[in-house]
Amino acid sequence: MEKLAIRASRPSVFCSLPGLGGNSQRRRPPSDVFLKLPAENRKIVANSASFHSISAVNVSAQASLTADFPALSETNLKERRVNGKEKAENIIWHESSICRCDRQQLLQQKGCVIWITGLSGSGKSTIACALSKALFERGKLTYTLDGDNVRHGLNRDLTFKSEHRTENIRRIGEVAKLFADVGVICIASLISPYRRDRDACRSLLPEGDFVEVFMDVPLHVCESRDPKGLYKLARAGKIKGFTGIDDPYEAPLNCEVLLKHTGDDSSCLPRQMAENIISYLQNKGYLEG
Ligand SMILES: Nc1ncnc2c1ncn2[C@@H]1O[C@H](COP(=O)(O)OS(=O)(=O)O)[C@@H](OP(=O)(O)O)[C@H]1O
Ligand SMILES: Nc1ncnc2c1ncn2[C@@H]1O[C@H](COP(=O)(O)OP(=O)(O)O)[C@@H](O)[C@H]1O
Repeated sequence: MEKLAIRASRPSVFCSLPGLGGNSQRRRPPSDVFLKLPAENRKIVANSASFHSISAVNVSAQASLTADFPALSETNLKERRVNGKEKAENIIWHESSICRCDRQQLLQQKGCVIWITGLSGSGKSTIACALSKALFERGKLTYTLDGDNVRHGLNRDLTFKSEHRTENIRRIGEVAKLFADVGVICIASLISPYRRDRDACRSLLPEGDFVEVFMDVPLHVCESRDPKGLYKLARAGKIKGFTGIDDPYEAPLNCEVLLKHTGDDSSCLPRQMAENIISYLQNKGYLEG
């Protein structure tokens, strides 16, 4: 058994080819793929012009190899895919010596996710800001993941078609979960128009740690606010697939906090709405260690 080092064009590739012999996965510097192969198979792989097609990056050009490597058969590859993409194997969870409860004790609060959903212009970012400020003043640590902002970085490869929105929400849900694990009160404010996607994020967290806040503001109110002029563009047909205009928004059925637009200025003040969320957190014990 020998090791083959082959340069791959993509960074951080961890190669895993079950059936090719032993533990074929090694952590290596980016752009190197290391394989342990039985000597008799080495030639086939080394001669393959599209080697990294079998290196967990791109499986489309590997058909000719499947005869030699049954582990790469179509059925097997299907089993190794998640959401149509190939899934890494042989990854093992490492426990940390400091646990979530230690961090929560340190911070004197409990990690959770405040998920603010609603139409564009419903006031998600405003309430997220008011909430983080009010909690900060009480000595509580928050971090806000705003849909618009995350789309400038982590999610800059995503558009607004439905499968991209789903991926946007999934990634933000996973990041929010990490923040909650740190012990931080993570405020995620994004339209997140599909119930199924929000429920999927809820299911990532322990019971109670996902607090869904619905900005229940009628479309005509959001449209009259239109701070970015996007509704106007959508009505003019210049933006396609705009939520509430020609793309769906599915309101929550059972959210933890409902912030309903009543038209009454005093109860609809962002600061007052933030206090409603804080009361909820206080009652549930999230503001103590
Ligand atoms: N087609 C379309 N539909 C809805 N919104 C659009 C669209 N194109 C751009 N924008 C702007 O992007 C912001 C929404 O991003 P999100 O990440 O929150 O959306 S989603 O959760 O993936 O649906 C949203 O920000 P907010 O107004 O703060 O909600 C818009 O400013
Ligand atoms: N509670 C509120 N009452 C009145 N206007 C509000 C309220 N919350 C937000 N706004 C205004 O509505 C507009 C959209 O708010 P924003 O927080 O950007 O919404 P979203 O993040 O949902 O798009 C802004 O001009 C903001 O000042």
